[in-house]
Amino acid sequence: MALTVGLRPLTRALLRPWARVPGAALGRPAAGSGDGVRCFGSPRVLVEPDPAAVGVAVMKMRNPPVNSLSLEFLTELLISLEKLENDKTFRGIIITSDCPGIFSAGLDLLEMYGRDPAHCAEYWKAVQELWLRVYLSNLVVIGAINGISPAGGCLLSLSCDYRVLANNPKYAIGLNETLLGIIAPFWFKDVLVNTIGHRAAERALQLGFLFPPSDALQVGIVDQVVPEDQVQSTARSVMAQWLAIPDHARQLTKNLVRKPTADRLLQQRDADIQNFVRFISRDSIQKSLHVYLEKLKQKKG
Ligand SMILES: CCCC/C=C/CC(=O)SCCNC(=O)CCNC(=O)[C@H](O)C(C)(C)COP(=O)(O)OP(=O)(O)OC[C@H]1O[C@@H](n2cnc3c(N)ncnc32)[C@H](O)[C@@H]1OP(=O)(O)O
Repeated sequence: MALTVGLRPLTRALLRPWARVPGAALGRPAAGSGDGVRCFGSPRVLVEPDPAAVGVAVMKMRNPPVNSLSLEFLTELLISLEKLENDKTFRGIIITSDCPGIFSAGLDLLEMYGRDPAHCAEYWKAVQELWLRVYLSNLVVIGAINGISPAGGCLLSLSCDYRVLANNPKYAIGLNETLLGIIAPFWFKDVLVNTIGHRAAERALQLGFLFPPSDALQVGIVDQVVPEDQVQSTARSVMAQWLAIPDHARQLTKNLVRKPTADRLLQQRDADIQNFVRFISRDSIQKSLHVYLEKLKQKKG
C-alpha cells in the first residue's frame, strides 16, 4: 500500500534518536535478546515479538500519562507499523497499552487547540494516515484494550480486526466527540456504522456514548470482554485462529470488505484536511475545546 505521508522531516527527526536507544533500533536484534530475535520500537512505541506466538508482534503504546495521539506519537506509531508490515517475520500484531487503565485518550487536544492552520493540517494528515495504515493493514491486527478508549482511541480500536476489552467498568469505549462540542468525521462514523450498524451508531454518535464493557459487548463495538488479567492471552488465542487462515485469502477478503470505506477518504483526503482545519479553527470550536480542557484540569483539583 503506497500512502503519501507528508511527514518526512518529522519522520527523519524521530528516526535519529531511536538509534541512540539501546536495543531499540528498528529491525536490529535488541541488546540482551537472543540472536536473530527482533525487538524494536521507539521511545513511545514498544514493539516486541510475542515470545509465545511465532510471527506475532506485541505493540505497546507508551505515551504517558494517557496515550493521547500527539503528532510525534502518531508518527512513531506509523513508522513502527510500516516496519512491521514490511518485515516478513510478522503476520500479526497485538496492539495494547503500557499506560495503566488507559488504552488511549484519543487525539491530542493540544494539537488542535490554539494551533495555526498549517499545524492542524499536518496533524490531521497524520491522523488520516494512521487510520489508513491500521485499517488496511495486511497483518492481522488485534486490539487488546486494557483501558479507557474514547474518540480517537476508539477509532484505533475499531480499525483492528478484532477487539478484546478488559472487564473493568472504568474502561469505557466509544466516539464521544459530541460531548466535546466537536463532530466525528465521516470516516470515524463509517467505521462505527460498519461495526455496530446504522441505528446503534446514530444514537451512539449523537449522544457521545462511552460504553462500559457489558454494553460495549452487547452493542458489538468490541468482540469479547474478558477479565483484565486474560486480555493478552485471549488476544493471543484469537490471533492463532486468524493466523490459521492462509494470508493471501484473508488479506484479499479484508481488502474486499474494507476498501470501499477507506476509498471514501482516499478520494477526498485534501478536502477532508481542509474541512478539519476550517472547523477546528472556528472561534466557537476553540472555545469548546478550551472549556473541555479546563474541565479535565478541574477534575483533578
Ligand atoms: C472535526 C474534529 C474531529 C476531531 C476528532 C477528535 C477525536 C478525539 O479523539 S478528541 C479527544 C477525545 N478524548 C477525550 O475526550 C478524553 C479526554 N480525557 C479524559 O477523559 C481523561 O483524561 C481520561 C479518562 C482519558 C484519563 O483520566 P485520568 O484521570 O487518568 O487523567 P487526567 O488527569 O484526566 O489526564 C491527565 C493529563 O492528560 C491530559 N489529557 C487527557 N486527555 C487528553 C487528550 N485527549 N489530549 C490532550 N491531553 C489530554 C489532561 O488534561 C491531563 O493534563 P494535565 O496533567 O496537564 O492536567
